[in-house]
Amino acid sequence: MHGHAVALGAGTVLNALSTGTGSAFAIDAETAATVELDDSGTVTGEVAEDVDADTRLIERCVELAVERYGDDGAPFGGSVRTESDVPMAAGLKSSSAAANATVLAAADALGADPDRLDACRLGVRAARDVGVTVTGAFDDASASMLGGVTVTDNDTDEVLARDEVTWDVLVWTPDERAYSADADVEQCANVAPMAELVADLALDDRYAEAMTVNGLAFSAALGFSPRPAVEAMPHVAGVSLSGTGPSVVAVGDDSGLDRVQELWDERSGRTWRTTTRNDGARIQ
Ligand SMILES: Nc1ncnc2c1ncn2[C@@H]1O[C@H](COP(=O)(O)OP(=O)(O)OP(=O)(O)O)[C@@H](O)[C@H]1O
Ligand SMILES: O=C(O)C1=C[C@@H](O)[C@@H](O)[C@H](O)C1
Repeated sequence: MHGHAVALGAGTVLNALSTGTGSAFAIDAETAATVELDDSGTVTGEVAEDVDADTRLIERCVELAVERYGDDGAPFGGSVRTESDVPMAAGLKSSSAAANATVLAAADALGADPDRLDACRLGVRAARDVGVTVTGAFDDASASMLGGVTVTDNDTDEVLARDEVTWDVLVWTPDERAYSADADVEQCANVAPMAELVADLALDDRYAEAMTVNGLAFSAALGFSPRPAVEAMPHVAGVSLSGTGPSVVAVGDDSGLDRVQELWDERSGRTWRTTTRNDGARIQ
């Protein structure tokens, strides 16, 4: 029993670590998952780009998906392998993309085509079970699954708003990695008044301005330099630290992003162009 699916990476509008309200937008970077089910009794995971990666998230996603979408006689056990364009633990929602792709691939192996939000909430449950998230990251997971930009309540896993957006995007991804589970939640709580302002802007469809305020507040709270965002500000509509870092994402017009690319190319790491995606995850 074989299944295959892809889900999207995403950038941040509002980090949910302060207040539980978060917002993210899907980008054109994909994670693919292939699931084979058998009756071996155990699930083993593999990450194509990193043989030493922690595979508990994708293994838990298969277990939960079999429980939910399999019938009583469904085989329990198998393998899952991800292949990803989304760099791991770089702030671009690699965990959400891997979880969404895996849940859909496991459902596909069982012959099911589940409701996308139900599948998304299952991946969030898996992320909570294995401890790779602080709030569950339903903001990131919903953007990755549905496409577009979402604003969510991560305490209740409800979508507060979703919009389709067509933005050009510039991403700077330094070589370092930052795991969400290690983020300084107390420092994030200190910037809650700023997070509330960002939520108001996002719910008023002022996503780009929301991003920029978010970036200043969370760079400070999480100990990242605001300099890459500050040097981009005159040239773009919005720019922010993404997730718990270290990547920085900017949205704007072509010529402004070209100018920022020149500036960010001076930095170590990788600067790359992409676009938003409104189509979300899919079974293939
Ligand atoms: N391609 C992948 N395949 C399997 N598991 C993955 C993959 N990418 C991420 N993960 C899991 O997610 C964990 C990293 O989660 P983390 O939330 O720190 O990163 P992120 O989602 O990229 O960051 P952020 O939430 O700041 O955007 C990894 O340790 C691994 O367990
Ligand atoms: O682990 C989490 O709960 C989160 C991690 C980051 O991606 C944040 O951007 C997101 O809002 C919540």
